[in-house]
Amino acid sequence: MHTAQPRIFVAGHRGLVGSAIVRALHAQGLTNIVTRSRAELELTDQAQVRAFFQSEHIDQIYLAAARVGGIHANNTYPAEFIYDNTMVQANVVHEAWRNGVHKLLFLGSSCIYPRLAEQPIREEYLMNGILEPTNEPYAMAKIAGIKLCESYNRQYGTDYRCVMPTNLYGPGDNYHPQNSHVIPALIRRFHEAKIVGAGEVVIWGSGKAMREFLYVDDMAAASVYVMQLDPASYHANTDPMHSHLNVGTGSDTTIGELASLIGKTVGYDGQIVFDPSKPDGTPRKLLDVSKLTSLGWSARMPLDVGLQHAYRSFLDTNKLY
Ligand SMILES: NC(=O)C1=CN([C@@H]2O[C@H](COP(=O)(O)OP(=O)(O)OC[C@H]3O[C@@H](n4cnc5c(N)ncnc54)[C@H](OP(=O)(O)O)[C@@H]3O)[C@@H](O)[C@H]2O)C=CC1
Ligand SMILES: C[C@H]1O[C@H](OP(=O)(O)OP(=O)(O)OC[C@H]2O[C@@H](n3cnc4c(=O)[nH]c(N)nc43)[C@H](O)[C@@H]2O)[C@@H](O)[C@@H](O)C1=O
Repeated sequence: MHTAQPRIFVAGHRGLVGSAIVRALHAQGLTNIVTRSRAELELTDQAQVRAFFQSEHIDQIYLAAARVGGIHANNTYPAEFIYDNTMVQANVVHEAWRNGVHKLLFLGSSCIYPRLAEQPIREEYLMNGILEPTNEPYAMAKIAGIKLCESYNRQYGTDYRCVMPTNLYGPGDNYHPQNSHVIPALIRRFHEAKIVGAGEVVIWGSGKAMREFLYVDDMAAASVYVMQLDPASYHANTDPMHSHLNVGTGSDTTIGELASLIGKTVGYDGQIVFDPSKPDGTPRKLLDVSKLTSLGWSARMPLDVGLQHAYRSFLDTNKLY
């Protein structure tokens, strides 16, 4: 029964974050959830998005649909990353407003911040320096997404909220050998090396870059928490021109340390070597999560335990055991 439950559209429900958000909503007993695969609803197509919102009464939207990928994918397909993400967010935000959807949660990314921002990075550091070249187009789209939400809130009185996730991982990740993020890429590479008995595993870059990693079910919990905050609490802790909230663990690690931890998790005992011909990207992007902490939410999953869950999920999904 869906009596008195808000009708919730989870855009991108088959992805890493979208699928975790559906799990988190179900765990709360919220079952009045609307989903559409990309084949059913192409979000870059304004006419399809308009028809969807005109035919479906929606109360809340989690916008977890986007063109997403790691450093190589961002660096290789910049036009797709800026076009797809700009179109998806513009269509969903505009048609949500046109059809009276009052609440929306937009997922941005930690890569919106300047390449050499002071660490840890506070929300107000947005746009006070040049961006990381390897993912600038994607970052520009995400910054526009924040400004879309803020502008509709200021002009039309909507309650569109923005969260900026750090690097994410966990069940439902993308394991593409080239286009994925570092954790799924290395889980797959270490696993395959273990199976064939390879003597070494190559890690991209110097291994000195630092990253913060948040388990996706923590990200989903944070997304639901922020969406369900009463407006006074959310808007009291953000200002109309910096209305986004960082979401992370507050701690980071070098890629070299991460590689060793993934090798140990997978049970690989060969050599780890680094390929400095591959880009490191941003040297470091540790988020300051004090605003969200003060609002009552903190991450729970430790990286070592989260990696064990992620590896198990990889084995289950790929039926590799
Ligand atoms: N993963 C990470 O480390 C991080 C992710 N984020 C953000 O979190 C959000 C979710 O990312 P994540 O779950 O990792 O991404 P995924 O690639 O795992 O999932 C994205 C989902 O969006 C759908 N989608 C993409 N483009 C379209 C489109 N044009 N029309 C309809 N559906 C579309 C995909 O459908 P299909 O599978 O059919 O293509 C997929 O289900 C994104 O906004 C991303 O920018 C932010 C920081 C870090
Ligand atoms: C998540 C967030 O941030 C993303 O940028 P990123 O953090 O640089 O993404 P990444 O996970 O691909 O790389 C992290 C680090 O890891 C190193 N690295 C080593 N070996 C592999 C490897 O085999 N694959 C990958 N992908 N990286 C590797 C890699 O060289 C880099 O130093 C954006 O694309 C964007 O998606 C965004 O929103």
